[in-house]
Amino acid sequence: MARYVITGTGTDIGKTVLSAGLCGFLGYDYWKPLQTGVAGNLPNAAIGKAQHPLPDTDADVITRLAAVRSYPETWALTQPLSPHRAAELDGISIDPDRIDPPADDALIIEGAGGVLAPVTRQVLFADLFARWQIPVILAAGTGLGTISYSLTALESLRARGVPVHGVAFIGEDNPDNIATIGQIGRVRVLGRLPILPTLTRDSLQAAMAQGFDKGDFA
Ligand SMILES: Nc1ncnc2c1ncn2[C@@H]1O[C@H](COP(=O)(O)OP(=O)(O)OP(=O)(O)O)[C@@H](O)[C@H]1O
Ligand SMILES: C[C@H](N)[C@H](N)CCCCCC(=O)O
Ligand SMILES: [Mg+2]
Repeated sequence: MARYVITGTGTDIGKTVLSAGLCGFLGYDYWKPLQTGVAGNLPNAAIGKAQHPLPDTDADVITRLAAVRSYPETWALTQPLSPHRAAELDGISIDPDRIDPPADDALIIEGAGGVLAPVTRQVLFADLFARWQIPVILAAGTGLGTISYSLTALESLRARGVPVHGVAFIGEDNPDNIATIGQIGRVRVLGRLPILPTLTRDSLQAAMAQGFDKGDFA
């Protein structure tokens, strides 16, 4: 059992779907400390729930795609923006010291956005990961551009002394891009999750079993 942080080369790369896959594959719990883009810290009445059905949080997606336990977000902010800005617009002051991983030794922790997304204007996610010293899995694409995105993310993490467990790829097969990132990045290639035409618990777990090896995780 272990704890892993899932970060990415950017937002929308597939961290949540990968997290759901890993939680189901390994039987781990899930935590998204900072969620933006949902009706969060404002009372639902203030939002007018009837007019604005709440969009899914990442934890909602995890529940749908993996039958695992999710811990509550430390902050759930209304605007679909970078946490530092979403917090300002909600009149919330994020205290990075309050973002403390649960004492659960079978846990997937998802960041927000990419490696250097701001938690506040002074603290980036990579700084938080450095405080935690929990091994990080980088979610990366497989297409054109992913080599630089991935090597840049790895360099940002290593410059802060963040332990890197490996890279998990999301996208269509691209053997040379994947091998090149592993070689130049001196990083473990954990596997690849293709883009699934239908995203269900079963289709996700079938893809995880095909694309990953449990032996690469504690
Ligand atoms: N392997 C996949 N197969 C099919 N759809 C996928 C896959 N991975 C991601 N998606 C879709 O791509 C979109 C972005 O994925 P996801 O929400 O996991 O990104 P993210 O990196 O977690 O984003 P955020 O930075 O907002 O947390 C979603 O609509 C998701 O359903
Ligand atoms: C709203 C989005 N889906 C994510 N939750 C947060 C993305 C943060 C991006 C920060 C940046 O511009 O790099
Ligand atoms: Mg996500």
